[in-house]
Formats: sequence, C-alpha cells, structure tokens
Amino acid sequence: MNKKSIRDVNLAGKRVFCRVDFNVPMQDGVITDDTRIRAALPTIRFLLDAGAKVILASHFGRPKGQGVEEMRLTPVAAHLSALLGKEVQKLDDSVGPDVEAAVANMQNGDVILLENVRFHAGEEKNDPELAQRFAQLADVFVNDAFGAAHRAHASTAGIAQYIPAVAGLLMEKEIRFLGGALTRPERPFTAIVGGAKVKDKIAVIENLLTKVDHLIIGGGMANTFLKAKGYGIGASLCEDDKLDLARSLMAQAEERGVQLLMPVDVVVADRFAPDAQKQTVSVDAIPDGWMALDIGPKTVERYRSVIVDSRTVVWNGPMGVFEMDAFAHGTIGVAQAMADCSGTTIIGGGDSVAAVEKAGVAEKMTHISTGGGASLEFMEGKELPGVAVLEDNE
Ligand SMILES: Nc1ncnc2c1ncn2[C@@H]1O[C@H](COP(=O)(O)OP(=O)(O)OP(=O)(O)O)[C@@H](O)[C@H]1O
Ligand SMILES: O=C(O)[C@H](O)COP(=O)(O)O
Repeated sequence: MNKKSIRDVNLAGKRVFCRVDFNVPMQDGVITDDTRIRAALPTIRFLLDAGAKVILASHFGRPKGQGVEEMRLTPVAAHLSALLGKEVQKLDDSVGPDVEAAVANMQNGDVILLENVRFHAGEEKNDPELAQRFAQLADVFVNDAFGAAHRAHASTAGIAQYIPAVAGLLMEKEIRFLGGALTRPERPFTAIVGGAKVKDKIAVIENLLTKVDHLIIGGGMANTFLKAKGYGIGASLCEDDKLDLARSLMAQAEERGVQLLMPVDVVVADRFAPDAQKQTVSVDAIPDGWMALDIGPKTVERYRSVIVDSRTVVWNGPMGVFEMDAFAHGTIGVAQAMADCSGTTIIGGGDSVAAVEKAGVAEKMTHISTGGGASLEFMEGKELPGVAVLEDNE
C-alpha cells in the first residue's frame, strides 16, 4: 500500500483519533459477533505500546443524525475493555466540552471510546465543522475502519483535512490482501461471485473479468445467466431486465479468454421454505413452477476442481439460500474447496463470511475481510474515500 501507516509516524505522547469500525451485530445489547472488535486490537495495542493517548471513534447502526438509546456504544466499550484487559473510558458524546475535558485529562496509554459518531447529523454529511471538532481532539488521525472506508464521512475522511492522517494495521492488511490479489495475483486466479442479484454485482463482475482466469457464478444471480443462455428456469429468482447484460458479460468473458463457469445442475424446491419438497436436476430440466435455491453436487465438483487448482481465489456472495440448511450444501462445498486450496484465499465480506463460519473453515482462509460494502466497492475497482485521504508514502 502506498499510504503511510502508524509505523511511519512518531506516536509517543500524542493524542490519536483512531477511527475503527465497531458496527458489530448485536441483539438486546449483547454482541453476537465480535470479529470487527478483535480485528482492531493489533492497532490499538500498537498505539498503546507506542505511548499514545488513544481516542477511539466508531459508528454503530444508522441512527440518522440523532441520539438513539439502543445504538450507544456502551456494550462495545465493556467488551473491548475485557479483550484489552484494561479500562476503556466510554464517553456519552463524540464532541463537546465533556469530551474535551476527558481528553485533556488523558495520560499516555489511556483509552477512550467516544459515543456513536452518527448521533451527529454532520457525520454522514461530512460536515467540515464537525470534522474540525474531531480533529481538534487529537494530533494524529488513524483510519483503521476498513469496513467504513467506502463512506466519505466526517470521521472517516473529513478529519484528514486538518491533522496528519495514516492507516492502521487492519486497514493496511485489508488493502494488502484485497489489493494484492487484484493487482498482482498469483495465477491461476479465480473469482467466485454469488448472492441474489446480478444488478448489485455488475460492476464487480465487469472489473473481475479484466483480471481473472476463471469466473465462477452461483447463487440466485446464476439463474439470470442460465435464462440468458436459453434454459427454462421455472419460478427461480431472475432479473428479466438484466438478460441482455448477462449475455454481454458472457461475451466479454469469451473475448478476454476468461473461463466463465455456471451451474450444470441445481437443487430445486417447490416453494421458498426450509421444509419445501426438493430435488436435484440438470439445468436443462428445471420443472415449471419450481425454483433453483442451490447449486447441485456435479456443479460443486466442477467448481471445486477449479478452486483447488487455483493460486488465488476471491469469493463474494453465497452459492444458494445457505441460511436454510437444505440449500446450504453448495455454499459449504465451495467453502470447503477454498479451505483445501493451497493458494491465497480471500473472502470479500458479508454473507460469505457467515457461510465460511457455518462451514467451520474460517481459520483456513488467508484473509477474511471485515468490510461488506467496502470490500465490494474495492473489488469494483473504486478508490475508497477513507483510503484516498491518507498521506502517501514518498
Ligand atoms: N438461488 C437463490 N435464490 C434466491 N436467493 C438466493 C439464491 N442464492 C442465494 N440467495 C440469497 O442471496 C442472499 C445474499 O445475496 P446478496 O446479493 O445480498 O449477497 P451479499 O450479501 O452481497 O453477499 P456478500 O455479503 O457476501 O457480498 C442470501 O440471503 C441468499 O439466501
Ligand atoms: O457494516 C458495514 O458495512 C459498515 O460498518 C458500514 O456501515 P453503513 O453501511 O451503515 O455505512
């Protein structure tokens, strides 16, 4: 990464405004997955070891510019404190006289967690006044919130106008793996794209087509491709207004010499339900009124052989309705194939992360991104605003 990181600046005794993505899943005040909090620990520990005063800031949920009791970061502070084995002082706001006073009282090696920055409307508007108020709290801005790097907000981008801005270790790692895979992949390079809709991933597919050797399509979006090829797909999810686009993507793949892999068999159901009647059929024999909810075993075998022989594999989006056990086999099969691949394996965030966890192979992946939307935009080839604002390495 051609950006400065916390390794490149002097942090001793400095007040550091460290933006993290603590937007974690929570139910009734209990954190149900703390991956994003644990992923920020190396940066927080690095800052503490360097003798900095660490001011952590994050958004949580979408409170739309006002205080929402259930969206306070209090449970996150308690959990972070337990993980760090050290007190984390949780404040009730992210700017204002009380925050300024608390920061003024900090000793080197102290940690403060500010309240949800999205309680202020200026955050999502990237309001310069709010950005400046954040900046006044600190000497250095560290962006470690890869998951929010696709947002140009006051605490992810605006603040960098006023104080030196560098990457945290998680940000650096995300960009090293995702960026490295996309710019200098070891080949063969395979991308797997699944999920519900072609519409949401057109830009990703188009960008990947310029880089990969094999592109594997699965999930609901495969139906649109199958229909575009002339197969009857029964009552399966399909975007009829995207058939021409699917044909154009298939033509682009052919022109570029990219092998585009599509399902050869599917698991069909008579309705969208976990206990639906189901059967496995060839893609040219989908019965009228039935819907394809998973890729079939022959398809999994085909995909598997390409995946295990690849040197780099990037995956975004499930192969079927994996939330229902009856239709999770394709997704789990692909997750297992990735676990058996000896090359670099990268999961692009979101549902696919839940899928590798369900398959019990998460620790076998080279890298699992903490970014959902951010990793998608990165794979589309877009420059992320939260990265663009960081200082370049000379
Ligand atoms: N054949 C299918 N028919 C209907 N829905 C499907 C099918 N295959 C997958 N899905 C659904 O697609 C959803 C995920 O699609 P989506 O496009 O939102 O992926 P995503 O959330 O972007 O994935 P990721 O977060 O990994 O990027 C899942 O809820 C899954 O149930
Ligand atoms: O969960 C995410 O993808 C990030 O935390 C960004 O959240 P947002 O989509 O509400 O901006």
